[in-house]
Order: sequence, then structure tokens, then C-alpha cells
Amino acid sequence: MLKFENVYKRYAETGDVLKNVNFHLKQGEIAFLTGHSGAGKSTVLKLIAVMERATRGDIVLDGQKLSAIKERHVPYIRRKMGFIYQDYKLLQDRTVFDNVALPLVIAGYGHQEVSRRVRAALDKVGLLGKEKKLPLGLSGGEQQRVGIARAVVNKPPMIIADEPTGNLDPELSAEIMALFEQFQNVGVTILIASHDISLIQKMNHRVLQLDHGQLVVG
Ligand SMILES: Nc1ncnc2c1ncn2[C@@H]1O[C@H](COP(=O)(O)OP(=O)(O)OP(=O)(O)O)[C@@H](O)[C@H]1O
Repeated sequence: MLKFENVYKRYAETGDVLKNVNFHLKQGEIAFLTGHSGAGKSTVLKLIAVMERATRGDIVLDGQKLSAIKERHVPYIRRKMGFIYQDYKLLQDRTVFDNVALPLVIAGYGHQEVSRRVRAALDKVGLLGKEKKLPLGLSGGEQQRVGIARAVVNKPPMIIADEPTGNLDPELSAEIMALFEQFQNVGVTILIASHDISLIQKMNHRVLQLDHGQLVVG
């Protein structure tokens, strides 16, 4: 599903921040991406999202080489991924329903299809009764579940999560991980950047560890 082959990323100011990174995530696999601050985790996520391009090497997502994607086709490749953030990135002046609907509205789905899919996504994360609420009226764990519903509403084959449990206590973090495992069970591939060593140790998932831009565990 996702392959990094001899990937390097160089910035003029900082030099090589990723050095010869190689890994392969199979469909339906969950992996944690970990490492010290500055190790290159965010850079890996930015390359997958095609917010940045690799300096050398290949990244292959769902059979497509990202280096070959033209800038105007980037939005289409991004639809294969659902993004989840530490700070949820919800629109505070929009309801839960509208937040989750956003990717579908952008993709041009009709009203009925939007409604059906949003309700299905909210059902999956256990928030069907809260669709008219504003995000600030929800707990942190609930806001993150809105973020997850928004990420999966398009049914992407891959989820990319950047410190998704960073603002949550251990109990809520475990709930979020249980949700990820439900998506894994239906074949979604999930990459989770995380510093949360205790959570990583509790879960029996693959760990990709970066150290100064090199993959030292993978
Ligand atoms: N746009 C950029 N221009 C120059 N250097 C950058 C840029 N983005 C990241 N870097 C550098 O690349 C290195 C890796 O940064 P990155 O943000 O990927 O690390 P990280 O593992 O995500 O760290 P953190 O856990 O603190 O978020 C750092 O030395 C950083 O300063």
C-alpha cells in the first residue's frame, strides 16, 4: 500500500533530514512512526501527503509513484488518505455534521450522498447523536472522534495520523486506538506518528523508529 524506497529529503538550510529511508506498509497494517524531536517524522508525513517532494528515491502509494504526480493531480492522490491531527483542526463555527461533510462537499458529492455518508461515519465513531453540536461543546476525545469521522468519510485506503492522542489521557487514547483497529479490520492502512512510548508499548503494532533521519527500527 505504501512503499518508501531509498528516500532522501534534503533542505538547503538543514541538509539531509531523511537518509535512505526504506519501509513497506501492507494493506491493513497499522504502524507507529516514532523517534526523537527533529528525527524526521513530520517530514515523512509531509512526503506522503505530497506537501513536500523527496529529493531522491521513490514513494509508492497504492501503486502510484508520488514523484510522478503532477502538482494539479495532488488533490486526487490526497483523497486516498485521511488525515488526523493532534489538535483536531475542526472548524469551530461549523457543526459536527458540517465538519465531517467537508471532504465530501469539496469532492463534489450530492446532498443525499453527503448526508448518508456523514451519518455512517459518525455512527462508526459513536457520535451519531451529536451531529448538530459545535466542536467546542464536545470533550477532547469526542472532538478527536469527529476528526476521525472526517478522515474516513471518503473511505480512503490509508489513514495518516500526526500525534492523534497527544492531547488525550491514556483511557481516551486507548479508545482512539480501538477505533483505528476497527478501520484496520476492514483493510485500511494506518500510519501513526507518536511520541507516546507507553501507548506504543501497550499496543502490539509495528514500530518504525527514526533517528536523525535514518530508520533504525522498521
Ligand atoms: N521546511 C523545512 N526547511 C528546513 N528544514 C526543515 C524543514 N522542515 C523540517 N526541517 C528540519 O528537518 C528535521 C526533521 O524535522 P521533522 O519536523 O520532520 O521532525 P519530527 O521528528 O517531526 O520532530 P517533532 O517530533 O519535533 O515534530 C529538523 O532538523 C527540522 O529542523
